[in-house]
Amino acid sequence: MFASIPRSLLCCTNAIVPNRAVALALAKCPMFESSSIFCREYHEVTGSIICPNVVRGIDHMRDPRLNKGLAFTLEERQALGIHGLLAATFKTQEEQLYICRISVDRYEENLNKYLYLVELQDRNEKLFFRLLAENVEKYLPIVYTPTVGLACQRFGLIYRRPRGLFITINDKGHIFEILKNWPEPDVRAIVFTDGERILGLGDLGAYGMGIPVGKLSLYTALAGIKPHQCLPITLDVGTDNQSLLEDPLYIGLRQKRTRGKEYDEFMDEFMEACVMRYGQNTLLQFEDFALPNAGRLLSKYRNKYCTFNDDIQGTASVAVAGLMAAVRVTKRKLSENIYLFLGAGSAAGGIAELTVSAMIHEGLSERQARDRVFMFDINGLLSTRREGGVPEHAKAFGKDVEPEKDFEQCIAKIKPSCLIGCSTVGGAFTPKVLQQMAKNTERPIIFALSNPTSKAECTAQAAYDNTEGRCVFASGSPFPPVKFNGKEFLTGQGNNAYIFPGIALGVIATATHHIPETMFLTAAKTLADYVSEEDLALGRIYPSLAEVRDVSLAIAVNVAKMAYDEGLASLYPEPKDLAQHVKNQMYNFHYESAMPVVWDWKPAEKVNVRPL
Ligand SMILES: NC(=O)C1=CN([C@@H]2O[C@H](COP(=O)(O)OP(=O)(O)OC[C@H]3O[C@@H](n4cnc5c(N)ncnc54)[C@H](OP(=O)(O)O)[C@@H]3O)[C@@H](O)[C@H]2O)C=CC1
Ligand SMILES: CC(=O)C(=O)O
Ligand SMILES: [Mg+2]
Repeated sequence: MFASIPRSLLCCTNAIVPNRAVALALAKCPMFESSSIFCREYHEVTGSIICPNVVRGIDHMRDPRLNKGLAFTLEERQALGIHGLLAATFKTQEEQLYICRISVDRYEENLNKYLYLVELQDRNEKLFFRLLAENVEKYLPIVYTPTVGLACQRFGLIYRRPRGLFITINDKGHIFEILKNWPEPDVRAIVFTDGERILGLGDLGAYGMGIPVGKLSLYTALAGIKPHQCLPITLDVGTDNQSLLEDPLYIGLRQKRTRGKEYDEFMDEFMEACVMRYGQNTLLQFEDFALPNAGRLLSKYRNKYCTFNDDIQGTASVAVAGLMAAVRVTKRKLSENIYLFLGAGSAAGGIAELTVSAMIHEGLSERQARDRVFMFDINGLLSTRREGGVPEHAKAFGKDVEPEKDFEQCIAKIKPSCLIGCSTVGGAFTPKVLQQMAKNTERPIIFALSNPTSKAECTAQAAYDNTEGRCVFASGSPFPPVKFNGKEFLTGQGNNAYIFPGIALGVIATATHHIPETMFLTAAKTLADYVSEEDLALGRIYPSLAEVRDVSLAIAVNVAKMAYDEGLASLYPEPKDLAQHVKNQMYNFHYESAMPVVWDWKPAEKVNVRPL
């Protein structure tokens, strides 16, 4: 019935419509979503849709979705009954952004900057997201790695206004009821963690909540997914971190982690409850689960739910994109590299598998591709001859070679051309390791992907200094520009933030019900195509973060195409112009009028909305 509903109408609090039938239909239409206002009535006399719970007075200003601060016009102030509650000045959103930038800059400590931004999000959502979206390079390191890691470590101290849901093991049997307590009915994406492997910082239990909150703020800032469609969740099953159990500030369950059958039942119930509450297409993103659960749960749920594990698949995609772009510098195809991973966990496993797929695309057999990938974990090279053998999760990359426990020796023996760090061990790429990489090949690829910065296997500067400036470098957390031989280089951030927002937008926009591995290869190719000659000349194999929103949109459109090509989308009929359709779904960072809107209603030709 409604092919196109004007944006102004979607966002207004009152709307003038032609008749009751239209009003009722609109009230049920999920596209007609005004901030936190859901319940609507048609007013016969005025012909308007009245939102009985329209927030007026001071409560309108206290709602971060609706608040505009000094940007409320005089008319709005009068209509909303907030005249006099604000200083006399009127400011534009641009003027407010300027003040925000100055305010953040005044703080010297990054944690204080983080707190300012959290407070801004709680006060004025549009201002927060526009600030972040328009200044990604500047604020990504605050709301995301590395500062978010520090925020998680201090979560007990900085915990003020809760955001998201905490579901504990004690809620087993009642998870659906807890989900019902979340006030938003139209959730499309849930990012959740059980806090056991927060970045490279280990088990932070309920303090890990900073991660799903941070990831979801990137859903909106980098891909325009509407904030009310995003739900961060911490699954609190206890913690095995003794210092947290003894921390008087700790906010989670003060007990050891539940494992085994009870944990699995809890996870099963959680996944089912999400779908029961929000629908089969709800995107469920696993984040920062520890190795014993990450891969196992992905295999268990990937064909049953619309789900992915960002640490495995998102990371794989961004790393493979980097490898694809690096081909233009090294002049070696992916299938011509020898890969050595430091760390053989979730991230390493994911990257290795997707790299194998990419090498198969280049013409290698699976065996030939796997033979080019070596891994080294805490017990040394993954050799089938080593004591204890190769761990089950990395069996596919075990090699029938002499065991080797010395990493530097290993590099000299295997002579990798590409070294990928996913070990959580800061500084593990020592000068000797890097120098050996420079001996192995003319243009060695060095990825120090562990987060946060303190866990990076080496700094960007160390990589350049120890390879005579010949390396192709990327890191999970950002590094300042490198100075080498009087020239300045900007190295790229090999972080899944380039991938997961775009994948999520494409999936949500098409109501895709499953996310196949090939989508991550598509995303990788899309990202690699965005890397310009200028980027490469500057030293980076990723586009600048200033472009990440364009990248997310391009990934979303390609993912959406793939969803239709492979029969994974459940939004029908397929939109004629997919790119425009995806754009239409995106959040508007700019303020919109709170005044009633008169809608010039025309009957539509087609139904094009998700059924309730
Ligand atoms: N840049 C990005 O976008 C992303 C970065 N990451 C980062 O990658 C890191 C790893 O994450 P993830 O794979 O999920 O973690 P896992 O815990 O799954 O894997 C860590 C791996 O490192 C190994 N390891 C630990 N200590 C050593 C050591 N001293 N020497 C060699 N290997 C060691 C572990 O071996 P063992 O199991 O035997 O202890 C394990 O194989 C984290 O720091 C995370 O922040 C993760 C996702 C995305
Ligand atoms: C980036 C990310 O997902 C991680 O470090 O875990
Ligand atoms: Mg992660």
